[in-house]
Amino acid sequence: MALPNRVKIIDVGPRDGLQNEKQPVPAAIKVELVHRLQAAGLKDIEVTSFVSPKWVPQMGDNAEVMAGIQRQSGVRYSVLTPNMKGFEAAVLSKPDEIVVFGAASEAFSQKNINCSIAESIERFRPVVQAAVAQGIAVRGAISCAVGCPYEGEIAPERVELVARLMADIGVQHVGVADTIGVGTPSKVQRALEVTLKHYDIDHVSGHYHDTYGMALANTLASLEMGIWNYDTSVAGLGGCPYAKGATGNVATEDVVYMLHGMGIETGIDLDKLIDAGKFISDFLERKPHSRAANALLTKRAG
Ligand SMILES: CC(C)(COP(=O)([O-])OP(=O)([O-])OC[C@H]1O[C@@H](n2cnc3c(N)ncnc32)[C@H](O)[C@@H]1OP(=O)([O-])[O-])[C@@H](O)C(=O)NCCC(=O)NCCSC(=O)C[C@@](C)(O)CC(=O)[O-]
Repeated sequence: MALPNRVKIIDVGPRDGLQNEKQPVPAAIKVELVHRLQAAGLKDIEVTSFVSPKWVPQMGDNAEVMAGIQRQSGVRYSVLTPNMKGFEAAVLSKPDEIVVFGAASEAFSQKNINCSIAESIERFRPVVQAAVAQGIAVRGAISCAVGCPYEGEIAPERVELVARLMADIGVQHVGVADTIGVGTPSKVQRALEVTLKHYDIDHVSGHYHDTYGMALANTLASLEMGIWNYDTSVAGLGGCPYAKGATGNVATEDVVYMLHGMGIETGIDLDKLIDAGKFISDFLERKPHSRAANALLTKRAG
């Protein structure tokens, strides 16, 4: 299949990236990060999650962060909503899109959202209905689509089941997530193939963590299948609180560098993106987890 000539990137750094940080990150810093991402040309930003602050304290300032953003027209701001309680709180912040997040692994579903896969679908059903009724877009995430920290390798049939269940309840778009970054290109392609039985190619995205350094290879393998939507995280921020040892998503800077080098449009200004990554990395007192950003920052410094 021909490679797509443009790619849509959702930067999940403010949510997926920061949710696992031990040190509290003030709402003002999160807002500034969102502002810098939109200034860099990001049109899709996953801002925060409306989950229990007892489970994920870092996201406890969700409403404050949403309220602090000076919204730009044409930018879609998304938030995670695991249940109706989260949806009802989120809707007050007027998100453009909500994300329900399930898993292809029973054990991960229990650890992450405290219910089975079947129960999670029943929790999502009214959330999806309410969102659609209010004109809010609905995305779903299928965690552990390749491997699980508790169950090991995950069969593609498990991914297909969750994709089918999500399609049945009206989730409009799904992300195939390699939560712990164990995937290799052919395994990721198998997870995408089964998802594509239930969603068309415009409504499937890749969400790859880089724990084993495979995320760019997995992105390329997905591009070769025509997948043109990706979740990435500025400065490679992140990890999941319920996937110990997993690192962040593939760095947005690395993906943009690769895509632009291949002549694929993203609409993103790489220099401004690098500035956004440097901003949050400086706050966290570390270097960006992006090879491209560090190389270009070194070059800039002369
Ligand atoms: C899902 C729940 C809430 C279920 O948690 P639960 O304990 O089963 O919920 P419950 O309905 O039994 O309620 C228990 C308490 O939580 C409260 N509660 C209930 N719901 C909410 C809510 N929405 N917001 C705020 N509070 C809530 C509720 O009000 C009650 O409060 P209490 O009476 O004890 O004071 C919990 O398990 C949770 O918050 N888990 C955190 C999940 C999470 O954020 N994980 C990380 C994001 S997923 C991810 O990173 C993966 C992804 C998407 O990036 C893709 C990938 O890479 O895999």
